[in-house]
Order: sequence, then structure tokens, then C-alpha cells
Amino acid sequence: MNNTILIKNALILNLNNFENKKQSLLIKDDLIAEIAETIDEGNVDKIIDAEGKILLPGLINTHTHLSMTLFRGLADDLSLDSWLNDHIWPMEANLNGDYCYIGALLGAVELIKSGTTTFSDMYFYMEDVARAVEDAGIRAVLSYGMIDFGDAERREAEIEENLQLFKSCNGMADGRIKVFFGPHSPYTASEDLLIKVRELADEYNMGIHIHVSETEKEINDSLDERGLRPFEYLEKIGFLGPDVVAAHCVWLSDEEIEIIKKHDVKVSHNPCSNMKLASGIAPVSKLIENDICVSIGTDGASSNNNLDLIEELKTASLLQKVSTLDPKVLTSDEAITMATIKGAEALGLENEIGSIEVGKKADIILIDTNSANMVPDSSSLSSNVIYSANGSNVDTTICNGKILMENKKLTVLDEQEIYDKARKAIKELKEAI
Ligand SMILES: N[C@@H](CCSC[C@H]1O[C@@H](n2cnc3c(=O)[nH]cnc32)[C@H](O)[C@@H]1O)C(=O)O
Ligand SMILES: [Zn+2]
Repeated sequence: MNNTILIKNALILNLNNFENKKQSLLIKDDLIAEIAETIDEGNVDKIIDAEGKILLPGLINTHTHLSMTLFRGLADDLSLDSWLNDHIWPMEANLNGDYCYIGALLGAVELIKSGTTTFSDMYFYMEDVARAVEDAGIRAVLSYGMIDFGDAERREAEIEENLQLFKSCNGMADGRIKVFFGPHSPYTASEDLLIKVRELADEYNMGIHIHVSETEKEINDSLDERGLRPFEYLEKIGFLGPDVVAAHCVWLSDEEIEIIKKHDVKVSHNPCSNMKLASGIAPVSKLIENDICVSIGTDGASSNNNLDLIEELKTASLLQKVSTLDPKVLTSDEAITMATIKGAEALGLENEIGSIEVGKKADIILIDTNSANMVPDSSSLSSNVIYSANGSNVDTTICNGKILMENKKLTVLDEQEIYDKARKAIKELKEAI
């Protein structure tokens, strides 16, 4: 017996279809089954009237630390170095699986409410994050953040932990969960760790999620230590490939842009985190000019401080315009692709998600234009979404054919209960310091 949902009168914002034409879309089980001007309403289980609403693919956030919602507002106005070493890492020392589960659920509430259906995460206690993903109904790529600082024993344990996560969670939750390797960065993971990860990623056909070239300090330290910039070093040790998603990529030489292009490395751009930690401005328009796949990420809620991907896209666009003094760069159409098809490509999921096409997974959101900040209707749907809207204009969120929010009401998660538990968790974590 199929579960069918008909969405009618929707303005579909698709990659090749930036038109204002009302259409209907039929969901059968977890898939988009039909898109047409009209679809027969008989025999469908549920009808959603999307009059005045823009329909687009569920958004894809390619760099998060979801459980860090617990540390939102904990330590603001600091550099990355001090923020991590003096504040975040001491707090993280007291985390456990239950705290990470509740932090991930809080993150999931925020993602669903702001229209993100897929996120790529790197953190600890990832089996518990997987449990939260399963319960919340969203889609995720999960990696365990591996750090060895050159310690061989720690290296073995970290790799084992990530492999264990792969074995226990890859394909879990009706295929909504996929597992990647998560070597934290070239400054916290040793050359031996990175080389081993490359070998295992090839063996297990797993992607790799890593932070690269986030701050100027990272570049200078890398030059001091090895005489090479981070991407030059990663290329030299044979680490790079099309399965690598590099978060940040702020400090890049022209030669490194060539290296990224040559190895088809995927970039996750995180403008709010880069601005807040004063890390710098990633040369995104230059990367796009070079046909490099640039996706979008929020980073953790503790360096952002929210997970609103529409706000992130607007920031990305405006930041490129002001830094190049060219208003034509990073248009709203390009911004939409960063959170949809480019995000899917970055995660190797382009055949499943990232666009509204028959046969793809039914990961769909509706944005209500009947809101003060979206009236009158812009001639371009993407302009109205990127420049005028924010996550709170998202009205309906569907993932894998299941409705997770309708008319701004969550259908699966109990948000008040989650807020209360998250407040209690952070209180306990602060007391433990
Ligand atoms: N197994 C590791 C866990 C690493 S999880 C990933 C780490 O990335 C940290 N993190 C969050 N945002 C950033 C960032 O922007 N740059 C670098 N690290 C970050 C986060 O706090 C967490 O410690 C360990 O034993 O420490
Ligand atoms: Zn990060």
C-alpha cells in the first residue's frame, strides 16, 4: 500500500525552472512520483494546498556539529584558537551520549523549522546523533571527528571509533543515514592518520569530511612546520579526491585553487562562522568561476549562532558582493544551488536529493510568501527566498516522503520537551566545569 501526498498550486523553484507557474507534485512513499500542471486528486491519502507557497528541495547543510547547539552563546567574540582551546574543548570533555543526543534533537528541531532536511555532521557520540536523526526523520551524513595530535595509540582508537560508526550506522533509518570519515583537520590529525583515512575511504567507499584552511594562523603554522600550505601538503600525501568535503577553505592561494579543482575536492563555505570568529572571507566567487563545487554550511551553532541556512546563503551572497565590490557575483540563483544540488553533489547524494525531479527522494519544503517580508511577490522566486526570506518563513518540511512540519507545527518532535531537556543539559555541563 503506497502512502501518497499531493501538493497542489505550488510555485516550484527548480534549477532549470525559475518560473512562476503553479504546479502539482505527487509523493509516493519516499519518492517524487509525478510533477504536472494538474494531478488527479482521487485516491491520494493527503492533499496539501500550497497556494502562495514556494516549493523547493529540502536544504542541505554540508558542515555542522549538531550537538553544539548546547553551547550556543557560551563563548562569543573570540578567535577560533581561543574559542576552541579555552572554552569549547574544556566543555566537550564532559559530554556524554545523552547530552549529544539531546543537543542533536535540539539541532534537528531548528533544522526542520528552517527548511533543512539533510546535514553533514562531525562530532562525538555519533551513535547518539544517529539515534536523534532516526527519531527526527531527517537525513544525515555522519562522521566521527578524529584527532590524534600524532599519538599512535590515540590514532588507532579514533579510526576504530569512526569505522565502528560506519558498521553500526551506515544505511540506518531507511537509508537516511550515511557515514563518512571525519579527520578533524590537518593541524589536529597527523600525516599517518590522514594517509590511513585515505586508504580506508577507498576500501570502504566512504567520503571524508575535514576542516581545511580556516584561519591565517593555520596557514602560517603549516608553512612553519612543513614549508607547505595546507592543500599543498594534503595533495603531496595523496589525501585529496572527489570524495573529500573541505569545510571553510578561507585562506587559499591561486595554486591551491588549482589543486582543489584538479582533485575535484568539494568545498563547504561557512560565512557566518568565518565572520564571527574573524577567520576571513573565502574566495567563493573565484571558486565558482573555476567550476569548483561550493556548497554551504553553518558550522556548529556555537560559532554562528544559529542553523538557518537561508540566512547563511544571504550572508554568503552579500559577503562576496562586498568583498569583490561587484554586485553581480553570487546571485540568488547561484545561492540556491549551493544549498541544493551542490550540497547533494558534495555528499555524493546527487542521484537521490538536491532537486525537484521525478524519481528523487521526496525531500521538499514550502515557503509561505504571504508574510510581511515577502510581499509583494518578487519577479524571481530565488530572489524572494534568498534576499527577503529567512528560515522562519518555512511553512512545511517533508523528508523521505514524511511530513515533519506542516503549517509551522512540528509533527514528529515535541519541541517544548526538547528545549527543557537542552536547558537542563547545559546547566549540568556548566556545573561540571
Ligand atoms: N575525537 C575528537 C572530537 C572532534 S569532534 C569535532 C571538533 O570540531 C570542533 N569545531 C567546531 N567548530 C570548529 C571550527 O570551526 N574549526 C575547528 N574545529 C571546530 C568541535 O568543537 C569538536 O571539538 C576529540 O577527541 O576531541
Ligand atoms: Zn566546524
